Amino acid sequence: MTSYRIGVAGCRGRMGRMIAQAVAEHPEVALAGGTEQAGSEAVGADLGELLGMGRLNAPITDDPPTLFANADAVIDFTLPELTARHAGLAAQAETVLVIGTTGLDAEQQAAIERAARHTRIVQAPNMSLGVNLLLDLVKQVAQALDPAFDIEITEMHHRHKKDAPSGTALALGRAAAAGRGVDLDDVADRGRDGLTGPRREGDIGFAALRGGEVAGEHTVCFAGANERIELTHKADSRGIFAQGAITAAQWARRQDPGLYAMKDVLGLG
Ligand SMILES: NC(=O)C1=CN([C@@H]2O[C@H](COP(=O)(O)OP(=O)(O)OC[C@H]3O[C@@H](n4cnc5c(N)ncnc54)[C@H](OP(=O)(O)O)[C@@H]3O)[C@@H](O)[C@H]2O)C=CC1
Ligand SMILES: O=C(O)C1=N[C@H](C(=O)O)C[C@H](O)C1
Repeated sequence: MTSYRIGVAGCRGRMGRMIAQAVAEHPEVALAGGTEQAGSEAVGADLGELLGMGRLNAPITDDPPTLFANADAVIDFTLPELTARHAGLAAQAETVLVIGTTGLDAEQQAAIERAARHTRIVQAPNMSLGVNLLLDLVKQVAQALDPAFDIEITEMHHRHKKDAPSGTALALGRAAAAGRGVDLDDVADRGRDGLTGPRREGDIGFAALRGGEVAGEHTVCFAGANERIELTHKADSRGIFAQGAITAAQWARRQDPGLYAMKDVLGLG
């Protein structure tokens, strides 16, 4: 079989660099190249050389259509507006797209759903096995407990993170809301400040901490009158997200066009 060529959008980002390295070291896939912003000094260089791994015939371009034409799959952990554009390119080129970018608005999400009619897209706010297991556990616990248990979701990330609450926190909130048979949009409390009054029964609260270089920590707390259940996931390294993204790209190769989640990739039902 010819090698499966994976390109990396935003290949010099925190995740982009880690994914490119993981692809280059992976025995079953090859690095197709990457994109960077126009004006970046990396444009025109070889991504393998940039990673200190020698020349890999993996050019860095500022022209995303070139990357999509040269790759079987593209992994995209960048910015919402860029990801929405990449989805259109993936649809045109029928390239597999793996989306890790968080913070998309409704219009950007709709662009991804349109593109998935023409190609295979895996989208997940968190590519780790642990968080994807946790989503189901949270749903089960929320289903088992009555709304007298208050649900609060806290997350901590590195100081550079741009969106809040994290995509994972929102997914955990959606899982808890689904367990309770409600819509998250109707019950989400995304930030308290000042004289907010008592907590509204049934709300799902969010709090985002930012600092240092924390890779990602999430806790869902179910707080009753005299007891609390806390479900926590801690990412010790971004490597878990990179490995998950590569697994998703390989899995999507064998699928029909459509929009898939990490639970599909991991066979979690
Ligand atoms: N699903 C998951 O498992 C995970 C998701 N994420 C998400 O991934 C996203 C990225 O996170 P992170 O890597 O920390 O962020 P970074 O800011 O480090 O990476 C984004 C990269 O995109 C580059 N970029 C910006 N504009 C362009 C452009 N026009 N063309 C090509 N590249 C461009 C940036 O370049 P420059 O620096 O020059 O602007 C940067 O290198 C976030 O949404 C985050 O929440 C993160 C971890 C795990
Ligand atoms: O920006 C990050 O770093 C992360 N973002 C994702 C999110 O928003 O949920 C996943 C992970 O927690 C790291």
